[in-house]
Amino acid sequence: MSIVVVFESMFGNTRQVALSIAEGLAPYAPAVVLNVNESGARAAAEGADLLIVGGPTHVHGMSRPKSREGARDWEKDAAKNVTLEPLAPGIGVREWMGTLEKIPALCAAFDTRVNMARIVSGAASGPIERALVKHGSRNVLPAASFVLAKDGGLEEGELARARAWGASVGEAAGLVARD
Ligand SMILES: Cc1cc2nc3c(=O)[nH]c(=O)nc-3n(C[C@H](O)[C@H](O)[C@H](O)COP(=O)(O)O)c2cc1C
Repeated sequence: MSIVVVFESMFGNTRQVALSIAEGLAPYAPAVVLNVNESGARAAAEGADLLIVGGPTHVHGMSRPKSREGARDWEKDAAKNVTLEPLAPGIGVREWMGTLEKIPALCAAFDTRVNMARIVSGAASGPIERALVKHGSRNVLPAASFVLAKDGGLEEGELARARAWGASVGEAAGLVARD
């Protein structure tokens, strides 16, 4: 099975989660991990059997051009303690999913967000999942959120949870782990 993980990330947290998800999937099948702004992301996704898409939660949902501009301003604020990713801001998963001409049969969605009740924070993964399903894909597992600590990095244990979620996606897609 061909698996592609496409992520959007302003400050690197969602990138780290994407890489950990691929690590968790590795015993089941190798996964290609691509930033949404890499030129090969669309072709790779269109050729995959399973597409996993993740992004940061902005203003309770998927990012928009304005929220990504807002993220760029966070870098100027020393109190935020963030560094912009090399490919950010660029486009986000919202716009990118709209460019897909072919959708893989299977999908899963994830996001990063602040560590608050979901009703307060919102979560990008819900709308990501809905967009993929609307395009005709079938999600194999409920969407997952990975949360940030107060210092702006991921809470301890979230990358391990991302690896475990990656393995669960592999199993839910009907794959069997190799020894
Ligand atoms: C403009 C902006 C708006 C945000 N709005 C929300 C929000 O509504 N809910 C939330 O949980 N986090 C919000 N955040 C925090 C982001 O979710 C957080 O920066 C992101 O998960 C970090 O992932 P990244 O390092 O991959 O960009 C916001 C961040 C920015 C820059």
